[in-house]
Amino acid sequence: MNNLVFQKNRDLDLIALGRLAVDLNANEMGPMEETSTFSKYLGGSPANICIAVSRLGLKSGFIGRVADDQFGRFIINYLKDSGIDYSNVTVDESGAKTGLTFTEIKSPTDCSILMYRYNAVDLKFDICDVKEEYIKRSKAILISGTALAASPSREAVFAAVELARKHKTVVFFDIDYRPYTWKSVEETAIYYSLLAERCDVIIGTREEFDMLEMISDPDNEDDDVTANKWFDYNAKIMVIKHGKEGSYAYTAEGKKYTGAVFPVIPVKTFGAGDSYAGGFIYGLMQGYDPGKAMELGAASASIVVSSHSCSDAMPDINKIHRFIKQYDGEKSYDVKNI
Ligand SMILES: Nc1ncnc2c1ncn2[C@@H]1O[C@H](COP(=O)(O)OP(=O)(O)OP(=O)(O)O)[C@@H](O)[C@H]1O
Ligand SMILES: O=C(O)C[C@@H](O)[C@H](O)C(=O)CO
Repeated sequence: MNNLVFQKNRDLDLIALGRLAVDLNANEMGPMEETSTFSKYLGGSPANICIAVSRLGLKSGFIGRVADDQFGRFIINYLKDSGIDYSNVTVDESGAKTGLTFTEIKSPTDCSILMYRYNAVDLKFDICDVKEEYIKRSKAILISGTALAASPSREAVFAAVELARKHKTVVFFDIDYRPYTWKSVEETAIYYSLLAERCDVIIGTREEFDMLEMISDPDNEDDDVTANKWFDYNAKIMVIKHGKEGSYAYTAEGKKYTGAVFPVIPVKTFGAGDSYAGGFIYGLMQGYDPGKAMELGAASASIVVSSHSCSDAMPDINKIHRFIKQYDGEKSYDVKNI
């Protein structure tokens, strides 16, 4: 059990908002100056998470914009083929372009991403694209932080969150800090904090929370302090991720969970956060406690970092259970009152 209340009689489980993009992952290992071919996958952190929960069996939708070009059509077709409702994905006519993420795999543990986001179409979705009738159809919405980086996307996100709260739709906030999209870290901290105050579940790395708290509590690096700060607002569950060291989840009722980790030899390091979020959200929406949900997230992350792609590699629930079984069955996760 967990402390989230998902409304019944909703035909969608999760609506994700914001970035629909394209990943172009290098096929050769080494510096991108020397690689020559790339594999194309659906990309964009909220899109990856939406794919993840859909592949796990949740009914999902998306609010966002795509470019009126081949990449836009690729994205729409991918959502359609994945069974994701795309009725609220708008084809933008402004000439804005699909965000591209080129990924460099110098070694399995030394990877970096190069983002082309000039005039990115995902930041063009606006308040008119956010329909109250659509939001009220869903048990939860997912906000990915980069959507706060510029207007009109920024205002659209705040409008969606207000409509979600009005209809008791749970709000998940995956911080997903991507520096190249923002003017300054101070601006980021302000908008992320304003949003975090309104969300039910906040997921981020230690570094992302450090950035988020840089104005209000610049010296804090303590996870327990961070978690308790947001329970003073609307948060019910907080998750703080620490890479392959694992993660911690906290509940407003004072429980702290130490997440399982499934060590693997990675193909590439990125994609862990989106796959972890997908498994975690799925677990909470099944009614599991945060520890069990974290286990699904961690297993999903290990599977995805062992793969070349992010979206394509998102596992179904059977694959996750088979994977966990390799590690001598259910991983125990530590839980204690703090
Ligand atoms: N190399 C790894 N091996 C096994 N599990 C991992 C690895 N990296 C991450 N994980 C799992 O995935 C979770 C999320 O990863 P991380 O903390 O790196 O988030 P992130 O920085 O948002 O990910 P990303 O690199 O995709 O942006 C971790 O808490 C851990 O459970
Ligand atoms: O969020 C992005 O635009 C990049 C992702 O699509 C990419 O798969 C990644 O970096 C996941 O962590």
